[in-house]
Amino acid sequence: MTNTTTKVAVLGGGSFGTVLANLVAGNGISCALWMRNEQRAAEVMNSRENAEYFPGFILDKRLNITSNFDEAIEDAELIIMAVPSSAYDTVCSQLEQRISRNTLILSTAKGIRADGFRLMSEVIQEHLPHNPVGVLSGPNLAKEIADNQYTATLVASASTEVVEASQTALASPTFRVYAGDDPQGAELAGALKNIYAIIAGITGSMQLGQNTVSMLITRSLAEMCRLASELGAEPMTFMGLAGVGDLFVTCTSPLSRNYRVGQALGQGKTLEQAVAEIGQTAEGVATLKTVYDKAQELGVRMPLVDGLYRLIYEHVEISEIITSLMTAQQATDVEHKVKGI
Ligand SMILES: NC(=O)C1=CN([C@@H]2O[C@H](COP(=O)(O)OP(=O)(O)OC[C@H]3O[C@@H](n4cnc5c(N)ncnc54)[C@H](O)[C@@H]3O)[C@@H](O)[C@H]2O)C=CC1
Ligand SMILES: O=C(CO)COP(=O)(O)O
Repeated sequence: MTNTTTKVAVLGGGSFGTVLANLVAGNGISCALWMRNEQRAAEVMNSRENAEYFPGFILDKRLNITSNFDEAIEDAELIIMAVPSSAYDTVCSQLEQRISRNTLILSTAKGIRADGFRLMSEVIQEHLPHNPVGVLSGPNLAKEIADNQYTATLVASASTEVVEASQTALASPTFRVYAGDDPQGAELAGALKNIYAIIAGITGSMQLGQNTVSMLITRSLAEMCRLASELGAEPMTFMGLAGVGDLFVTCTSPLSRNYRVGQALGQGKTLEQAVAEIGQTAEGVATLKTVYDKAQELGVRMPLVDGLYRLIYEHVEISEIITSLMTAQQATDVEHKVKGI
């Protein structure tokens, strides 16, 4: 896609899809936002407001909102996937036989499919093996993007076409799009940080100090890097926007749904109550179990993941988990250090 870009389709009309589609339309590029619910799509199209997610946020008048899948993707040069990871198989299979091999795909979901530990780009490639794919990941709270807060993101892909098309479609004076070449690292970082955001929400509800928050973020980063480097990703990706950038924002902001799940857990609510209360996607809940199982399988040390797993699934007291995190045998050799940082 060049500056003569003709059309972009955004699939998924929740919080992230809505703000991304609005950015594209704001750049004067023809954009269709696909929502599966016909009545909702019509309401948003008529009112120019996605009131369920962003009451008062008026959408660009050029944005087309439709529940007609074929209409949305027709002639799109770039398709932006903005449904939760649990919906990727369904939506990708809808794209099969409907798009050309040249259509570029950008994945934005921050999850991992439990079956086979599949990253979202892998799910896309299974359904659409010939299409160039990229991933977008970074500190991107949708509400802040809607509010035009200065924001940066990373688009990582083996395809320069996908990177350039995404930059053309999304970059604006308030939204900066960096290029990366480690999609696996960017995707892993985006998915893993959600687990630590839940833990940060729990500690937030306990009103612990800034030393504690800082320790949590740093230890989280080390764990993420350990698993990712074991899986073949580049540890330095975790020093950038998709790693420490996104980890910081979701571990410190109640705008993060994963953080809010943690806050609710910290207030003594059950996981089911916490998820129901948020009412939106919190990928970290499913990712926790997927990552816990993978770490066990690979023998990767992830004490924070273990701790959250024990809290949620084995109902171990939080005080006991904190004690074990603070008093575990200290490594004195370099074996436990993360390669590359
Ligand atoms: N909201 C945010 O700030 C950010 C979200 N993300 C990621 O974006 C992905 C999407 O999340 P959000 O938009 O935030 O979630 P959301 O909960 O706000 O919206 C999800 C939307 O997807 C729709 N959906 C679910 N299953 C579907 C299906 N089978 N077919 C069509 N539509 C379906 C829902 O109806 C809903 O409108 C997640 O993986 C999230 O981690 C990434 C960066 C920022
Ligand atoms: O990924 C996000 C910000 O970068 C959004 O986080 P939540 O999914 O926890 O709201």
